[in-house]
Amino acid sequence: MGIASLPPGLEGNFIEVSSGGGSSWLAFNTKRLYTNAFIIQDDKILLGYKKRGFGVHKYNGFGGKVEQGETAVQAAARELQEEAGITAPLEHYGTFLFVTEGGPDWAFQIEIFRAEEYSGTLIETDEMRFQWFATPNVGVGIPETTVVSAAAQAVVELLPIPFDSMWESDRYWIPLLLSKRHFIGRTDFKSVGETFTLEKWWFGEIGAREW
Ligand SMILES: Nc1ncnc2c1[nH]c(=O)n2[C@H]1C[C@H](O)[C@@H](COP(=O)(O)OP(=O)(O)OP(=O)(O)O)O1
Repeated sequence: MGIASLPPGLEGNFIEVSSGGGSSWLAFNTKRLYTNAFIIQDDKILLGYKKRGFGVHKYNGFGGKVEQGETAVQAAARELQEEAGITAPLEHYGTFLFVTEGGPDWAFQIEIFRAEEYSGTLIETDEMRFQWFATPNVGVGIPETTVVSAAAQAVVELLPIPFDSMWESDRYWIPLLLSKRHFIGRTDFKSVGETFTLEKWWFGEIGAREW
């Protein structure tokens, strides 16, 4: 792996950490901004089970569209409050494009945030049911190595991150987020109704970009 030519829609100086899938990227017209925020503490991560809407029945971070007049971090904070009832000192760690065949002709540009602390009391909302999961000792880009540490199992008895019930590409970038590595990426999916299949992906970490 090394400095690589980036997929269309990405810019900067990044080192490839994971890629795969078919030979060509999907075309898209424009990008729309979304956010996704995670609370990560010691050996655990906070996820939400999506009860309705886009991505229903998947576990994910808390987030949604960036509304007009908002910055991405403001939108991330608002969505975290709306969907989980908490506030947190969010820090930006990644950006990836999500493009779908059979979906809109624009790309979701998803800005990823994390925080280690939060204020307030977690609540279940109409949209999300929160749940803590044990963070694994992961090898970046190698999902099979997701082994939960003995400490995490013994102390908190949490389930491991449910990658099989998340967006298929999450297993390639969540390990980067857990280990505080700034990243960028692109994921192209095929969609048929509410079923999404990962067709092609690329993730890289920071080479020489200011964050
Ligand atoms: N591929 C992939 N991986 C990880 N996360 C996501 C995707 N695709 C996605 O859309 N997402 C994330 C990005 C956002 O956090 C949500 C989608 O936002 P949505 O819930 O539709 O936006 P809201 O503004 O909350 O929607 P409404 O409440 O207005 O319906 O999924």
